[in-house]
Amino acid sequence: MGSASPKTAQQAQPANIIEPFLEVKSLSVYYGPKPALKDVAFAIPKGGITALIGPSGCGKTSFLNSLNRITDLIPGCQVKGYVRFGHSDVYAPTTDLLTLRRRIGMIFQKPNPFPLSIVKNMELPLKEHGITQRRQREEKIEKVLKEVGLWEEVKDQLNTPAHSLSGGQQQRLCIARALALQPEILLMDEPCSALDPFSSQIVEDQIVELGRQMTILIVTHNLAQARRIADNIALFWVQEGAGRLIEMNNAAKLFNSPKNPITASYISGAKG
Ligand SMILES: Nc1ncnc2c1ncn2[C@@H]1O[C@H](COP(=O)(O)OP(=O)(O)OP(=O)(O)O)[C@@H](O)[C@H]1O
Repeated sequence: MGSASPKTAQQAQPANIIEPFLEVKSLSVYYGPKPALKDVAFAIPKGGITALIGPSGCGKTSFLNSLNRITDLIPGCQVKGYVRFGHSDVYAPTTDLLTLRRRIGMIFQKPNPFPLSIVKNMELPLKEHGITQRRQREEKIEKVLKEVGLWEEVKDQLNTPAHSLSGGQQQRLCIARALALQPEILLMDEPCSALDPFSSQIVEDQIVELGRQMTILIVTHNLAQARRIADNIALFWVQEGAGRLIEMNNAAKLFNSPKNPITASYISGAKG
């Protein structure tokens, strides 16, 4: 598929990063013997939004899941390579997974609130991470629900089931739940694709706002959305039977002057 050599992925990181906040080297993800993703080199600075794009099956979700070791939970899945964020070596044997997943939070395609009340959805992770004082939890819950623009909508119904909220409200609750743990990176796997256009726009605006304060990696199939929100873009593609990172650059540069012919075809809609 395509003419570019997989070796192009080795140069696929944005230029001018002196001290990457998140750095990935020689990353491969296997399901059984089959590689889903091979030899990914990737680096981003702290802050801003990086969109992961590419056709179905090119390894975007596998890449995202490998960053906070959600891949450990998938039977038969094996990750090889190096992932560092901040000063932490993600795959070091000493890595504490609860702490890792607090620092690298995750939002999934389908909103996944617990089958509990709105307030319990917020309280549970805070309790699990050691915030024992009720007053402290209440303050934190109000603060993050305000941050996602949900406080005014739910403050009088905090004890009602989270599943009674609309899809967009549920997704904002899940974002608030992740934010309550003060993650340094937020991984988002198509967070708007299961929402109606109105809710999708609200969540997208929220993501843009968050991208001003923290580091976000977002998988999106929506190129228009990637154009609107991303600072950096990483294009994945299947080559020689495995997903590869084909090109990565500042969003404007990637869209306006793609270096790889596959990128040019993909963003023009001719391929993928
Ligand atoms: N749990 C699994 N077991 C076996 N193979 C898997 C598993 N998860 C993903 N794969 C395979 O790995 C490859 C990459 O899948 P992945 O979901 O990472 O791609 P993707 O780019 O995110 O796709 P999509 O855009 O459709 O979500 C695919 O060939 C897929 O079938």
